[in-house]
Amino acid sequence: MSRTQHHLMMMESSVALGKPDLAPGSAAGLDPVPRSSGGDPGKEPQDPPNLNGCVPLSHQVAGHKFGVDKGGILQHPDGTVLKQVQPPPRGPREMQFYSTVYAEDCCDPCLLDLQNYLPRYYGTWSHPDRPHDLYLKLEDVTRHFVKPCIMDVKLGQQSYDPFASQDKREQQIKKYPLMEEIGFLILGMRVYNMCSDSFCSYDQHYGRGLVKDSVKDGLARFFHNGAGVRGDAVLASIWKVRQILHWFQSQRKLAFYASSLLFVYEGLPSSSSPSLPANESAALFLAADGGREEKAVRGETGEGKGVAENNNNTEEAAPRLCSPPTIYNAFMKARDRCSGDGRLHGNGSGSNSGLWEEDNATWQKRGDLKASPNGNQTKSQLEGKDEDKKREEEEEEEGGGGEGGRDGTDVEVKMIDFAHVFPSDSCDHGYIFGLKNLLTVLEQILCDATTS
Ligand SMILES: Nc1ncnc2c1ncn2[C@@H]1O[C@H](COP(=O)(O)OP(=O)(O)OP(=O)(O)O)[C@@H](O)[C@H]1O
Ligand SMILES: O=P(O)(O)O[C@@H]1[C@H](O)[C@H](O)[C@@H](OP(=O)(O)O)[C@H](OP(=O)(O)O)[C@H]1O
Repeated sequence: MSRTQHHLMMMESSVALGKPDLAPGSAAGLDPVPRSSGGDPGKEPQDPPNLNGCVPLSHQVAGHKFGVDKGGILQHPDGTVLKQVQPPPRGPREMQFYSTVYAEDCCDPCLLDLQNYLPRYYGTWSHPDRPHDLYLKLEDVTRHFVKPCIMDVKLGQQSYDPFASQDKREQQIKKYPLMEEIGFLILGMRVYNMCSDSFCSYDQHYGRGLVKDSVKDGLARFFHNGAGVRGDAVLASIWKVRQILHWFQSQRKLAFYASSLLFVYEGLPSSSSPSLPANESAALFLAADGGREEKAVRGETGEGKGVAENNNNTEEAAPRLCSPPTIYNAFMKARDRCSGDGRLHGNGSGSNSGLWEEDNATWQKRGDLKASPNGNQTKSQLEGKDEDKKREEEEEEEGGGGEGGRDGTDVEVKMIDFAHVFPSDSCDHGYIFGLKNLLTVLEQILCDATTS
Protein backbone atom coordinates (compact mmCIF):
# COMPACT_ATOMS: atom_id res chain seq x y z
CA MET A 1 0.00 0.00 0.00
CA SER A 2 1.37 3.41 -0.94
CA ARG A 3 1.96 6.14 1.58
CA THR A 4 -1.01 8.09 0.23
CA GLN A 5 -3.31 5.15 0.50
CA HIS A 6 -2.08 4.49 3.97
CA HIS A 7 -2.82 8.09 4.94
CA LEU A 8 -6.31 7.86 3.56
CA MET A 9 -6.96 4.56 5.26
CA MET A 10 -5.79 5.82 8.61
CA MET A 11 -8.75 8.17 8.99
CA GLU A 12 -7.01 9.86 11.85
CA SER A 13 -8.95 12.70 13.38
CA SER A 14 -5.99 14.97 13.99
CA VAL A 15 -6.44 18.54 12.89
CA ALA A 16 -5.44 18.79 9.30
CA LEU A 17 -2.45 20.65 8.04
CA GLY A 18 -2.73 23.53 5.68
CA LYS A 19 -1.81 27.14 5.45
CA PRO A 20 -4.43 29.00 7.39
CA ASP A 21 -4.50 32.64 6.49
CA LEU A 22 -6.04 33.30 9.86
CA ALA A 23 -5.65 31.39 13.08
CA PRO A 24 -8.88 29.61 14.01
CA GLY A 25 -11.23 31.98 15.65
CA SER A 26 -9.02 34.98 15.03
CA ALA A 27 -11.72 36.83 13.18
CA ALA A 28 -13.50 37.63 16.40
CA GLY A 29 -14.64 41.20 16.41
CA LEU A 30 -14.79 41.58 12.65
CA ASP A 31 -18.08 42.42 11.07
CA PRO A 32 -19.86 39.71 9.14
CA VAL A 33 -19.02 39.64 5.44
CA PRO A 34 -21.45 41.43 3.25
CA ARG A 35 -23.58 39.08 1.24
CA SER A 36 -22.39 38.17 -2.19
CA SER A 37 -23.83 40.55 -4.73
CA GLY A 38 -25.81 37.70 -6.17
CA GLY A 39 -27.63 36.54 -3.06
CA ASP A 40 -31.39 36.09 -2.87
CA PRO A 41 -32.75 39.58 -2.62
CA GLY A 42 -34.70 40.45 0.44
CA LYS A 43 -33.58 37.40 2.38
CA GLU A 44 -30.79 38.47 4.64
CA PRO A 45 -29.41 35.38 6.35
CA GLN A 46 -29.51 35.46 10.09
CA ASP A 47 -26.12 35.63 11.69
CA PRO A 48 -25.97 32.31 13.55
CA PRO A 49 -25.43 33.06 17.20
CA ASN A 50 -21.93 32.66 18.59
CA LEU A 51 -20.27 32.06 15.28
CA ASN A 52 -17.97 35.05 15.34
CA GLY A 53 -19.47 36.73 12.33
CA CYS A 54 -19.69 33.61 10.20
CA VAL A 55 -22.86 33.47 8.13
CA PRO A 56 -24.54 30.78 6.03
CA LEU A 57 -22.98 30.79 2.58
CA SER A 58 -25.31 33.02 0.60
CA HIS A 59 -24.40 31.58 -2.77
CA GLN A 60 -24.59 27.88 -1.91
CA VAL A 61 -26.35 26.08 -4.75
CA ALA A 62 -26.59 22.52 -3.41
CA GLY A 63 -25.67 20.24 -0.54
CA HIS A 64 -26.35 20.20 3.14
CA LYS A 65 -27.56 23.56 4.35
CA PHE A 66 -26.53 25.15 7.60
CA GLY A 67 -29.35 25.12 10.12
CA VAL A 68 -31.34 22.67 7.99
CA ASP A 69 -29.22 19.53 7.81
CA LYS A 70 -26.50 18.03 9.90
CA GLY A 71 -23.46 19.75 8.53
CA GLY A 72 -23.69 22.80 6.37
CA ILE A 73 -21.69 25.59 4.85
CA LEU A 74 -20.77 28.94 6.34
CA GLN A 75 -18.73 31.87 5.20
CA HIS A 76 -16.00 33.17 7.43
CA PRO A 77 -15.49 36.94 7.71
CA ASP A 78 -12.18 36.52 5.91
CA GLY A 79 -14.08 35.28 2.84
CA THR A 80 -13.24 31.61 3.13
CA VAL A 81 -15.87 28.88 3.08
CA LEU A 82 -16.37 26.76 6.18
CA LYS A 83 -17.74 23.30 5.55
CA GLN A 84 -18.96 21.66 8.71
CA VAL A 85 -17.30 18.29 9.17
CA GLN A 86 -20.12 15.82 8.63
CA PRO A 87 -20.83 12.93 10.98
CA PRO A 88 -18.45 9.97 10.63
CA PRO A 89 -17.41 8.33 8.49
CA ARG A 90 -18.11 11.02 5.88
CA GLY A 91 -16.70 14.08 7.62
CA PRO A 92 -13.43 12.57 8.87
CA ARG A 93 -12.97 10.95 5.48
CA GLU A 94 -13.26 14.28 3.70
CA MET A 95 -10.99 15.95 6.23
CA GLN A 96 -8.44 13.21 5.75
CA PHE A 97 -8.63 13.67 2.02
CA TYR A 98 -7.91 17.39 2.17
CA SER A 99 -5.18 17.03 4.77
CA THR A 100 -3.44 14.36 2.70
CA VAL A 101 -3.61 16.28 -0.55
CA TYR A 102 -2.48 19.50 1.11
CA ALA A 103 0.03 18.02 3.57
CA GLU A 104 3.00 20.32 3.84
CA ASP A 105 5.37 17.45 3.19
CA CYS A 106 3.34 16.10 0.28
CA CYS A 107 5.67 15.30 -2.58
CA ASP A 108 3.48 12.95 -4.54
CA PRO A 109 3.25 14.52 -8.03
CA CYS A 110 -0.23 13.12 -8.55
CA LEU A 111 -1.56 14.81 -5.42
CA LEU A 112 0.37 17.99 -6.04
CA ASP A 113 -1.24 18.14 -9.46
CA LEU A 114 -4.63 17.42 -7.93
CA GLN A 115 -4.30 20.56 -5.81
CA ASN A 116 -4.80 22.56 -9.01
CA TYR A 117 -8.32 21.24 -9.32
CA LEU A 118 -9.42 21.70 -5.72
CA PRO A 119 -10.27 24.75 -3.64
CA ARG A 120 -7.33 25.71 -1.51
CA TYR A 121 -7.46 24.17 1.93
CA TYR A 122 -6.55 26.13 5.05
CA GLY A 123 -6.91 23.43 7.70
CA THR A 124 -9.76 23.26 10.14
CA TRP A 125 -11.63 25.94 12.00
CA SER A 126 -13.76 25.85 15.08
CA HIS A 127 -15.36 28.35 17.37
CA PRO A 128 -13.26 28.86 20.48
CA ASP A 129 -16.22 27.88 22.67
CA ARG A 130 -16.96 24.79 20.61
CA PRO A 131 -13.60 23.26 19.77
CA HIS A 132 -15.04 19.91 18.78
CA ASP A 133 -17.43 21.36 16.22
CA LEU A 134 -15.00 21.29 13.32
CA TYR A 135 -15.20 22.98 9.94
CA LEU A 136 -13.00 22.59 6.90
CA LYS A 137 -11.67 25.99 5.92
CA LEU A 138 -11.66 26.30 2.15
CA GLU A 139 -11.06 28.88 -0.51
CA ASP A 140 -14.33 30.34 -1.77
CA VAL A 141 -14.13 29.37 -5.41
CA THR A 142 -16.43 32.29 -6.32
CA ARG A 143 -14.40 34.86 -4.49
CA HIS A 144 -13.11 36.93 -7.36
CA PHE A 145 -16.38 37.07 -9.27
CA VAL A 146 -18.73 40.01 -9.33
CA LYS A 147 -21.87 38.18 -10.45
CA PRO A 148 -20.90 34.54 -9.99
CA CYS A 149 -22.91 32.04 -11.99
CA ILE A 150 -22.49 28.77 -10.12
CA MET A 151 -23.33 25.17 -10.94
CA ASP A 152 -22.73 22.02 -8.89
CA VAL A 153 -22.55 18.84 -10.98
CA LYS A 154 -22.24 15.43 -9.37
CA LEU A 155 -19.93 13.13 -11.34
CA GLY A 156 -19.73 9.39 -11.77
CA GLN A 157 -21.91 6.48 -12.66
CA GLN A 158 -22.93 5.73 -9.12
CA SER A 159 -23.49 8.17 -6.29
CA TYR A 160 -23.04 5.68 -3.48
CA ASP A 161 -19.76 4.20 -2.40
CA PRO A 162 -18.88 0.50 -2.31
CA PHE A 163 -19.57 0.34 1.42
CA ALA A 164 -23.04 1.82 1.20
CA SER A 165 -25.93 -0.09 2.68
CA GLN A 166 -28.60 -1.53 0.44
CA ASP A 167 -30.94 1.21 1.61
CA LYS A 168 -28.49 3.94 0.70
CA ARG A 169 -27.89 2.40 -2.72
CA GLU A 170 -31.58 2.24 -3.40
CA GLN A 171 -32.13 5.78 -2.14
CA GLN A 172 -29.42 7.12 -4.42
CA ILE A 173 -30.48 5.15 -7.50
CA LYS A 174 -34.07 6.17 -7.01
CA LYS A 175 -33.09 9.84 -6.91
CA TYR A 176 -31.54 9.66 -10.36
CA PRO A 177 -31.77 6.31 -12.12
CA LEU A 178 -29.98 7.80 -15.15
CA MET A 179 -26.75 8.35 -13.26
CA GLU A 180 -25.23 5.20 -14.65
CA GLU A 181 -26.13 6.08 -18.22
CA ILE A 182 -25.41 9.80 -18.19
CA GLY A 183 -22.61 9.89 -15.64
CA PHE A 184 -23.41 13.32 -14.21
CA LEU A 185 -26.22 15.13 -12.48
CA ILE A 186 -26.83 18.84 -11.99
CA LEU A 187 -27.40 19.30 -8.27
CA GLY A 188 -28.12 23.00 -8.40
CA MET A 189 -27.24 26.23 -10.12
CA ARG A 190 -27.74 29.97 -10.17
CA VAL A 191 -27.52 31.90 -13.38
CA TYR A 192 -27.21 35.62 -13.89
CA ASN A 193 -29.60 37.22 -16.32
CA MET A 194 -27.96 40.34 -17.69
CA CYS A 195 -31.24 41.69 -19.07
CA SER A 196 -33.05 41.68 -15.75
CA ASP A 197 -29.92 42.06 -13.61
CA SER A 198 -31.06 39.17 -11.45
CA PHE A 199 -30.19 35.58 -10.66
CA CYS A 200 -32.30 32.56 -11.39
CA SER A 201 -31.77 29.57 -9.13
CA TYR A 202 -32.37 25.90 -9.83
CA ASP A 203 -32.50 23.26 -7.12
CA GLN A 204 -31.80 19.54 -7.23
CA HIS A 205 -35.19 18.75 -8.76
CA TYR A 206 -34.19 20.56 -11.92
CA GLY A 207 -31.27 18.23 -12.62
CA ARG A 208 -33.22 15.13 -11.70
CA GLY A 209 -35.81 16.05 -14.28
CA LEU A 210 -33.28 15.92 -17.10
CA VAL A 211 -33.17 12.85 -19.31
CA LYS A 212 -30.89 11.86 -22.16
CA ASP A 213 -32.73 13.99 -24.67
CA SER A 214 -33.02 17.07 -22.52
CA VAL A 215 -29.73 17.10 -20.65
CA LYS A 216 -28.00 19.26 -23.25
CA ASP A 217 -30.63 21.99 -23.10
CA GLY A 218 -30.77 21.63 -19.34
CA LEU A 219 -27.04 22.18 -19.04
CA ALA A 220 -27.08 24.96 -21.64
CA ARG A 221 -29.34 26.98 -19.39
CA PHE A 222 -26.40 27.50 -17.08
CA PHE A 223 -24.61 29.39 -19.82
CA HIS A 224 -27.56 31.46 -20.99
CA ASN A 225 -27.36 35.05 -19.87
CA GLY A 226 -30.79 36.11 -21.07
CA ALA A 227 -29.47 37.35 -24.40
CA GLY A 228 -27.62 34.31 -25.64
CA VAL A 229 -25.33 31.46 -24.74
CA ARG A 230 -22.03 32.51 -23.25
CA GLY A 231 -19.84 30.64 -25.67
CA ASP A 232 -16.69 31.92 -24.03
CA ALA A 233 -17.75 30.42 -20.70
CA VAL A 234 -18.64 27.10 -22.33
CA LEU A 235 -15.32 27.05 -24.05
CA ALA A 236 -13.30 27.82 -20.96
CA SER A 237 -15.28 25.21 -19.04
CA ILE A 238 -14.46 22.60 -21.66
CA TRP A 239 -10.81 23.42 -21.33
CA LYS A 240 -10.88 23.10 -17.55
CA VAL A 241 -12.88 19.87 -17.58
CA ARG A 242 -10.40 18.43 -20.04
CA GLN A 243 -7.58 19.19 -17.63
CA ILE A 244 -9.42 17.35 -14.91
CA LEU A 245 -10.08 14.45 -17.26
CA HIS A 246 -6.40 14.34 -18.01
CA TRP A 247 -5.63 14.09 -14.30
CA PHE A 248 -8.12 11.26 -13.90
CA GLN A 249 -6.69 9.38 -16.83
CA SER A 250 -3.25 9.53 -15.32
CA GLN A 251 -4.07 8.55 -11.75
CA ARG A 252 -4.69 5.16 -10.21
CA LYS A 253 -4.75 6.07 -6.57
CA LEU A 254 -8.19 7.29 -5.70
CA ALA A 255 -11.81 6.49 -6.42
CA PHE A 256 -14.39 9.25 -6.12
CA TYR A 257 -18.07 8.67 -5.41
CA ALA A 258 -20.76 11.33 -5.09
CA SER A 259 -18.17 14.02 -5.68
CA SER A 260 -18.92 17.19 -7.62
CA LEU A 261 -17.50 19.73 -9.99
CA LEU A 262 -18.25 23.32 -9.11
CA PHE A 263 -18.46 25.57 -12.17
CA VAL A 264 -18.27 29.32 -11.81
CA TYR A 265 -18.19 32.00 -14.47
CA GLU A 266 -18.55 35.73 -14.44
CA GLY A 267 -22.10 36.76 -15.22
CA LEU A 268 -21.34 40.45 -15.51
CA PRO A 269 -21.32 41.43 -19.14
CA SER A 270 -18.16 42.97 -20.39
CA SER A 271 -16.68 43.80 -23.72
CA SER A 272 -14.56 40.69 -23.55
CA SER A 273 -17.30 38.19 -22.74
CA PRO A 274 -19.82 38.52 -25.53
CA SER A 275 -22.37 36.01 -26.66
CA LEU A 276 -20.72 35.70 -30.00
CA PRO A 277 -22.74 35.93 -33.14
CA ALA A 278 -22.86 32.27 -33.88
CA ASN A 279 -22.38 31.99 -37.58
CA GLU A 280 -19.27 34.10 -37.58
CA SER A 281 -17.44 32.20 -34.90
CA ALA A 282 -18.45 28.94 -36.59
CA ALA A 283 -16.86 30.26 -39.70
CA LEU A 284 -13.73 30.82 -37.72
CA PHE A 285 -13.70 27.21 -36.58
CA LEU A 286 -13.95 26.16 -40.15
CA ALA A 287 -11.27 28.56 -41.18
CA ALA A 288 -8.94 27.20 -38.55
CA ASP A 289 -8.54 23.78 -40.09
CA GLY A 290 -10.70 23.46 -43.09
CA GLY A 291 -13.73 22.38 -41.14
CA ARG A 292 -12.41 19.15 -39.68
CA GLU A 293 -12.47 20.36 -36.10
CA GLU A 294 -15.84 21.98 -36.32
CA LYS A 295 -17.33 18.82 -37.73
CA ALA A 296 -15.83 16.89 -34.87
CA VAL A 297 -17.59 19.17 -32.43
CA ARG A 298 -20.87 18.48 -34.12
CA GLY A 299 -20.23 14.75 -34.16
CA GLU A 300 -20.26 14.62 -37.92
CA THR A 301 -17.02 12.71 -37.98
CA GLY A 302 -18.85 9.92 -36.26
CA GLU A 303 -16.55 10.21 -33.31
CA GLY A 304 -18.28 12.75 -31.13
CA LYS A 305 -21.84 11.56 -31.03
CA GLY A 306 -24.34 12.21 -28.32
CA VAL A 307 -24.57 10.90 -24.82
CA ALA A 308 -26.16 7.63 -25.77
CA GLU A 309 -23.41 6.54 -28.10
CA ASN A 310 -20.59 7.65 -25.92
CA ASN A 311 -20.82 4.93 -23.37
CA ASN A 312 -17.52 3.28 -22.94
CA ASN A 313 -14.55 4.23 -20.93
CA THR A 314 -11.51 3.57 -22.99
CA GLU A 315 -9.27 6.41 -23.97
CA GLU A 316 -9.27 5.31 -27.59
CA ALA A 317 -13.04 5.33 -27.81
CA ALA A 318 -13.44 8.69 -26.13
CA PRO A 319 -15.39 11.21 -28.11
CA ARG A 320 -13.06 13.06 -30.37
CA LEU A 321 -12.86 16.54 -29.04
CA CYS A 322 -11.73 19.61 -30.76
CA SER A 323 -8.25 20.30 -29.61
CA PRO A 324 -8.61 23.10 -27.09
CA PRO A 325 -5.92 25.25 -28.66
CA THR A 326 -7.79 25.08 -31.93
CA ILE A 327 -11.09 26.11 -30.46
CA TYR A 328 -9.57 28.61 -28.14
CA ASN A 329 -7.45 30.25 -30.73
CA ALA A 330 -10.36 30.64 -33.06
CA PHE A 331 -12.78 31.72 -30.43
CA MET A 332 -10.50 34.10 -28.66
CA LYS A 333 -9.46 35.67 -31.90
CA ALA A 334 -13.09 36.20 -32.65
CA ARG A 335 -13.70 37.52 -29.18
CA ASP A 336 -10.92 40.00 -29.55
CA ARG A 337 -12.61 41.37 -32.62
CA CYS A 338 -15.85 41.86 -30.78
CA SER A 339 -16.93 45.11 -29.33
CA GLY A 340 -19.19 45.41 -26.33
CA ASP A 341 -22.29 44.88 -28.42
CA GLY A 342 -21.18 41.34 -29.12
CA ARG A 343 -20.83 41.90 -32.83
CA LEU A 344 -17.87 40.74 -34.79
CA HIS A 345 -15.84 43.27 -36.65
CA GLY A 346 -13.27 42.94 -39.31
CA ASN A 347 -12.24 39.82 -41.08
CA GLY A 348 -14.60 37.44 -39.27
CA SER A 349 -14.99 34.78 -41.87
CA GLY A 350 -12.06 35.27 -44.09
CA SER A 351 -8.62 33.79 -44.11
CA ASN A 352 -7.27 31.88 -41.20
CA SER A 353 -4.04 33.75 -41.10
CA GLY A 354 -3.29 34.73 -37.57
CA LEU A 355 -5.50 32.11 -35.97
CA TRP A 356 -2.51 30.02 -35.10
CA GLU A 357 -0.44 32.88 -33.90
CA GLU A 358 -2.36 33.44 -30.72
CA ASP A 359 -0.04 34.26 -27.89
CA ASN A 360 -0.47 33.87 -24.20
CA ALA A 361 -1.37 37.48 -23.81
CA THR A 362 -4.89 36.62 -24.86
CA TRP A 363 -5.11 34.38 -21.86
CA GLN A 364 -4.22 36.92 -19.30
CA LYS A 365 -6.75 37.51 -16.62
CA ARG A 366 -9.19 40.28 -17.25
CA GLY A 367 -8.30 43.49 -15.57
CA ASP A 368 -11.89 44.34 -14.73
CA LEU A 369 -12.19 41.18 -12.66
CA LYS A 370 -9.13 41.93 -10.67
CA ALA A 371 -10.73 45.16 -9.71
CA SER A 372 -14.03 43.60 -8.72
CA PRO A 373 -14.07 40.75 -6.24
CA ASN A 374 -17.52 39.33 -5.60
CA GLY A 375 -18.47 41.34 -2.59
CA ASN A 376 -17.32 38.70 -0.13
CA GLN A 377 -14.80 40.87 1.58
CA THR A 378 -11.59 39.20 2.57
CA LYS A 379 -9.60 39.83 5.68
CA SER A 380 -7.17 42.06 3.87
CA GLN A 381 -10.03 44.06 2.41
CA LEU A 382 -11.50 44.44 5.83
CA GLU A 383 -8.12 45.62 6.97
CA GLY A 384 -7.92 48.01 4.07
CA LYS A 385 -5.16 46.22 2.22
CA ASP A 386 -4.89 46.11 -1.52
CA GLU A 387 -6.36 42.71 -2.17
CA ASP A 388 -5.57 42.68 -5.85
CA LYS A 389 -1.95 43.40 -5.18
CA LYS A 390 -1.85 40.67 -2.55
CA ARG A 391 -3.40 38.15 -4.90
CA GLU A 392 -1.03 39.08 -7.66
CA GLU A 393 1.87 38.57 -5.30
CA GLU A 394 0.47 35.22 -4.18
CA GLU A 395 0.02 34.14 -7.75
CA GLU A 396 3.50 35.18 -8.64
CA GLU A 397 4.86 33.25 -5.68
CA GLU A 398 2.99 30.20 -6.87
CA GLY A 399 4.43 30.59 -10.32
CA GLY A 400 1.02 30.51 -11.94
CA GLY A 401 -1.17 32.99 -13.64
CA GLY A 402 -3.92 32.99 -11.03
CA GLU A 403 -7.37 31.49 -11.33
CA GLY A 404 -7.94 32.85 -14.77
CA GLY A 405 -4.25 32.77 -15.41
CA ARG A 406 -3.00 30.88 -18.37
CA ASP A 407 -6.52 30.04 -19.38
CA GLY A 408 -7.21 33.75 -19.48
CA THR A 409 -10.83 33.36 -18.53
CA ASP A 410 -13.09 34.23 -15.70
CA VAL A 411 -14.17 30.62 -15.29
CA GLU A 412 -13.45 28.19 -12.49
CA VAL A 413 -14.08 24.47 -12.47
CA LYS A 414 -13.09 22.87 -9.17
CA MET A 415 -13.67 19.47 -7.67
CA ILE A 416 -15.53 19.54 -4.36
CA ASP A 417 -17.24 17.17 -1.91
CA PHE A 418 -14.90 14.37 -0.93
CA ALA A 419 -16.92 12.53 1.67
CA HIS A 420 -16.73 9.36 -0.40
CA VAL A 421 -13.18 9.18 -1.69
CA PHE A 422 -11.34 5.91 -1.27
CA PRO A 423 -7.91 4.50 -2.00
CA SER A 424 -7.81 2.55 -5.21
CA ASP A 425 -5.39 0.83 -7.52
CA SER A 426 -7.19 1.36 -10.78
CA CYS A 427 -8.64 4.05 -12.99
CA ASP A 428 -11.82 5.71 -11.78
CA HIS A 429 -13.89 4.54 -14.73
CA GLY A 430 -17.18 5.86 -13.41
CA TYR A 431 -15.88 9.40 -12.94
CA ILE A 432 -14.06 9.33 -16.28
CA PHE A 433 -17.22 8.17 -17.99
CA GLY A 434 -19.10 11.11 -16.49
CA LEU A 435 -16.41 13.59 -17.46
CA LYS A 436 -16.39 12.40 -21.05
CA ASN A 437 -20.13 12.63 -21.36
CA LEU A 438 -20.11 16.03 -19.76
CA LEU A 439 -17.50 17.15 -22.28
CA THR A 440 -19.53 15.76 -25.14
CA VAL A 441 -22.59 17.68 -24.02
CA LEU A 442 -20.62 20.88 -23.44
CA GLU A 443 -19.21 20.61 -26.92
CA GLN A 444 -22.65 20.13 -28.37
CA ILE A 445 -23.79 23.24 -26.55
CA LEU A 446 -20.86 25.15 -27.96
CA CYS A 447 -21.55 23.84 -31.39
CA ASP A 448 -25.23 24.82 -31.21
CA ALA A 449 -24.24 28.24 -30.00
CA THR A 450 -21.88 28.76 -32.87
CA THR A 451 -24.09 27.44 -35.63
CA SER A 452 -27.60 28.54 -34.72
N1 LIG B 1 -15.00 25.89 -1.82
C1 LIG B 1 -16.20 26.34 -2.13
N2 LIG B 1 -16.35 27.55 -2.69
C2 LIG B 1 -17.58 28.02 -3.00
N3 LIG B 1 -18.71 27.34 -2.77
C3 LIG B 1 -18.62 26.13 -2.22
C4 LIG B 1 -17.37 25.56 -1.88
N4 LIG B 1 -17.59 24.34 -1.36
C5 LIG B 1 -18.91 24.15 -1.38
N5 LIG B 1 -19.54 25.23 -1.89
C6 LIG B 1 -20.98 25.42 -2.04
O1 LIG B 1 -21.63 24.51 -1.18
C7 LIG B 1 -22.40 23.55 -1.91
C8 LIG B 1 -22.31 22.19 -1.26
O2 LIG B 1 -20.96 21.78 -1.14
P1 LIG B 1 -20.60 20.27 -0.85
O3 LIG B 1 -21.02 19.43 -1.99
O4 LIG B 1 -19.16 20.21 -0.46
O5 LIG B 1 -21.54 19.98 0.41
P2 LIG B 1 -22.27 18.65 0.87
O6 LIG B 1 -23.16 19.06 1.96
O7 LIG B 1 -21.25 17.60 1.15
O8 LIG B 1 -23.11 18.22 -0.40
P3 LIG B 1 -23.99 16.87 -0.57
O9 LIG B 1 -25.21 17.04 0.26
O10 LIG B 1 -24.29 16.86 -2.06
O11 LIG B 1 -23.14 15.72 -0.15
C9 LIG B 1 -21.86 23.61 -3.31
O12 LIG B 1 -22.88 23.29 -4.25
C10 LIG B 1 -21.44 25.06 -3.44
O13 LIG B 1 -22.55 25.89 -3.75
O1 LIG C 1 -29.88 15.75 -3.37
P1 LIG C 1 -30.51 15.39 -2.07
O2 LIG C 1 -31.92 14.94 -2.20
O3 LIG C 1 -30.29 16.39 -1.00
O4 LIG C 1 -29.75 14.05 -1.64
C1 LIG C 1 -28.56 14.08 -0.93
C2 LIG C 1 -27.42 13.89 -1.94
O5 LIG C 1 -27.62 12.73 -2.69
C3 LIG C 1 -26.11 13.81 -1.20
O6 LIG C 1 -25.09 13.53 -2.14
C4 LIG C 1 -26.16 12.71 -0.16
O7 LIG C 1 -24.99 12.78 0.62
P2 LIG C 1 -23.79 11.80 0.36
O8 LIG C 1 -23.37 12.00 -1.04
O9 LIG C 1 -22.74 12.23 1.34
O10 LIG C 1 -24.29 10.41 0.62
C5 LIG C 1 -27.32 12.90 0.80
O11 LIG C 1 -27.35 11.79 1.65
P3 LIG C 1 -27.83 11.86 3.16
O12 LIG C 1 -29.30 12.10 3.14
O13 LIG C 1 -27.45 10.52 3.68
O14 LIG C 1 -27.07 12.96 3.80
C6 LIG C 1 -28.62 12.95 0.06
O15 LIG C 1 -29.69 13.19 0.94
